[in-house]
Formats: sequence, structure tokens, C-alpha cells
Amino acid sequence: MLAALDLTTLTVTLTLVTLSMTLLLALAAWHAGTEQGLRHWALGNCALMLGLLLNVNQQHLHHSLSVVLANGLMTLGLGVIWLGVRAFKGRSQPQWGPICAAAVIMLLLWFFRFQVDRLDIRYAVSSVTLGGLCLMCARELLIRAAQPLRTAYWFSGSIALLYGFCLVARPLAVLFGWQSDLPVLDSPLQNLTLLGAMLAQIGMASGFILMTHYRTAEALHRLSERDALTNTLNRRSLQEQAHVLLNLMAQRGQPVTLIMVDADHFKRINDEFGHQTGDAVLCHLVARIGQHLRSDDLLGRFGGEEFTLILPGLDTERAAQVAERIRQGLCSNPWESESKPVWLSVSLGVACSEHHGYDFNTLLSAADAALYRAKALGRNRVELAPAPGADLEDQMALRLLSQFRHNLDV
Ligand SMILES: Nc1nc2c(ncn2[C@@H]2O[C@H](COP(=O)(O)OP(=O)(O)OP(=O)(O)O)[C@@H](O)[C@H]2O)c(=O)[nH]1
Repeated sequence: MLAALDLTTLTVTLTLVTLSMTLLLALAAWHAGTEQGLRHWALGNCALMLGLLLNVNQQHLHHSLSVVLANGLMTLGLGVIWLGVRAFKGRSQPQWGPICAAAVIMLLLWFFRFQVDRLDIRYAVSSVTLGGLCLMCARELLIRAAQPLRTAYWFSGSIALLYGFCLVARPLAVLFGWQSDLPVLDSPLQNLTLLGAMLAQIGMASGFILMTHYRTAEALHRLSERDALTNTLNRRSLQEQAHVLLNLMAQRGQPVTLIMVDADHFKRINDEFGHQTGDAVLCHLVARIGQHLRSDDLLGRFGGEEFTLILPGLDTERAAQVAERIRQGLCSNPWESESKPVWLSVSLGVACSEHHGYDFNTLLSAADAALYRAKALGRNRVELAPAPGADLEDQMALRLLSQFRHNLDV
């Protein structure tokens, strides 16, 4: 059946397939923004397509073009695609690698065509080089990665592995006699190679676009749940994740503590040092808080200079110790700005599920009330949320005192 396939039809189809995949990659690269790799893949595919076109026209073109230059272009194309895979993964890209590989291949093919005419060696050299480059792409892609990117990596990687293996096996097939003669144009093996190239072309280009799509989806998801300045959870995703965590802790019957952290007199920092320094101080504040958190604790930005922490498994006493360490850590070391050190202190309100249950909003209001009290009592301190039923008048008085001090800015 393979022998019955017509070479011209195969060539035209392969060229059209490669052309449309190149266009697809180029269009995707056009809008890829900072996403690395797509441009390499589009460019590599162009070189690959030109090389293929020259190579299948051996009967009409001089061999310096259809053999030497064609294989050089195909090597360069696959090499650039390999660079694209590395760029996508954020790895170094040795630009000279593909150029040198292409130059060496062209030199070898020129020698074994015009100095010593050895078709078997030319065949082995080009098959092993192109196959080897596909295997190098596969090696970069078939790695452990977080889902969903792993699916896309493995999709492209498996195709590269399969096609690379087939290319490397081509000269072996001749060597071990599975293929009676060296493949001349129109031989079944040559037709099979062209069909394989077509499938590899469609598969790898789709795989690369899938990789970019998953990467973009991941970035969008991250953006939708993180605060752009501090990279902490934003209010909405903090609430969502807190609900899940609180339900889990309630089922297990373990305590959870919610802490509200608010920077003291932050307006003064902005006024004295400017907003940019204010932003840097907020990032410093988050980094400092992060030093005291475990991997399953949640940290979110609730408002301007107000952050919320949720500490699963900690009762009031242990959570108060964490809060105190955060307070001390911040007020004992200034943030070094370019001009002079910026001293920062925080007030913290602590509310635990032991007294306030597992409802997020109830915990939040209890911690907020405690934070108010910390502010009213002079700032730079940790206050525990009073148990429900504590003196309401007392709380009202504190709220008024806090508002009074805030208005006086003391
Ligand atoms: N630089 C910077 N400032 C912010 C940001 N978000 C809020 N702020 C500022 O934080 C300040 C908060 O001021 P206030 O609510 O009066 O609180 P405060 O000055 O910290 O006083 P107390 O909380 O009472 O100690 C305001 O000046 C806001 O402009 C931000 O993302 N970056």
C-alpha cells in the first residue's frame, strides 16, 4: 500500500501541512506577549519546510541544494525548535548549537557526495542527526511537571520521541536487512518517512500550542487569585480557600485561628517616603510574615495595609505566640530604604474557632474587633478576641476610643 502512494501528492500534502502549521504557530506567536518559545517554533518550522521542499526535489535540483543545503536547513529548523522548547521552559538557549550542527552536517554531506560518493553514509548521517534532534526535544519535554502542563509536555514529547526513534532506526533497518535497499525516492520507506513527518508536524505544532494554552490558563488563574503587589491571596480567593479549610478543620474537630494584621500609621510612611516606598514596605511586611508561616497556612491581603492569616491546627495560645513573633520580628528590624531606614510596626487581632466557631465571617469580625482594641490601646500589640458575651459596653468604648485616636492620628 505504501509503495502505491504517489510521491508528488505526498510532497504537496506535506508542504501544505507544514505551511499551515507554520502559519498557525506564527499567528500564535504574534499574540504570545512575553511567552517564550512560539517564535522559535514558527521560525524552526519555516527552515524545516524549506529543507523538506528542497530535499524531495532531488530529481530536479542540483545535489548541493537538494542534499547538502536541504539537510542543513532541516537540521537548523529542528535545532531552533529544540531551542524553543528550552526557551519555553526558561532554560538557557545555546544559539550557536543549531548553527554549528547545521554547518557540520552540510560539510559531511558535501564530502560524502562530492568527494566520496557514499549514499549509505549520507543516509545514516542525516537520519541520525534529525532523529537525534527530535530525541533531544523529547528529552526536554518528557519530564515531571505539574498538571495541566504535564499533559501538554508529554503530548508533544511522545510525538517527538516516536518520530525521533523512527528516524534513528531508518539506517538500522537497512543495516540489518529489514529494508532490502537504500531508500530511493518513491520507495515504501521514503513514503512512510514523509507520512510520519506529516503526522509529527501536525502533532508537534498542536502540542506546542497546547503547551502555550495551558501556560496562559495557569497564569490567568494565578492572576485571578493573587494580589498583584504582594502576591498574597486576594480577598475573594482567601474567602474561598478559608471556607474549605474551616470546613475541613470542623470535620476533624481541630482548632483554627484567624489573625488580622494591620500596619500602624502606614499613611505617614506613604506621606514621608512616597507611595513606591510604601509599596516596597508592604512587600517587606508580607515577606516577614511569611517567615512565620507553615505551608498549609493561608495569607491574604484583605484591604490596603491589612492582611489576614488563617492558621489551621493552632489554638488561641499557640496562635497568639505566632502573632507576637510576627509583631516583634517587624518592629525590631527596619526596612532599609535608599535614604534612611523605615521603621514599621503592626497591630494584630487574634480570633480562634475555640470561642468563635468555624464560620469565616464570625471569625473575621471577632479578629477585627480585637484589632480595633489593639489600635485603641496604642498599636504595636497583639490582642485576643474576647469570648462572645464579653462586656459589650467595653467594646463600644474601645471602638470610640480607637476612632478618636485615629482622628487625632496618634
Ligand atoms: N503605598 C501603598 N499605600 C497603600 C496601599 N493601600 C493602601 N495604602 C495606604 O495605606 C494608608 C492607610 O491609612 P489609614 O487607614 O489611615 O491607616 P494608618 O495610617 O495605617 O493608621 P492606623 O491603621 O490607624 O495605624 C493610606 O494612606 C492608603 O493610601 C498600597 O497598595 N500601597
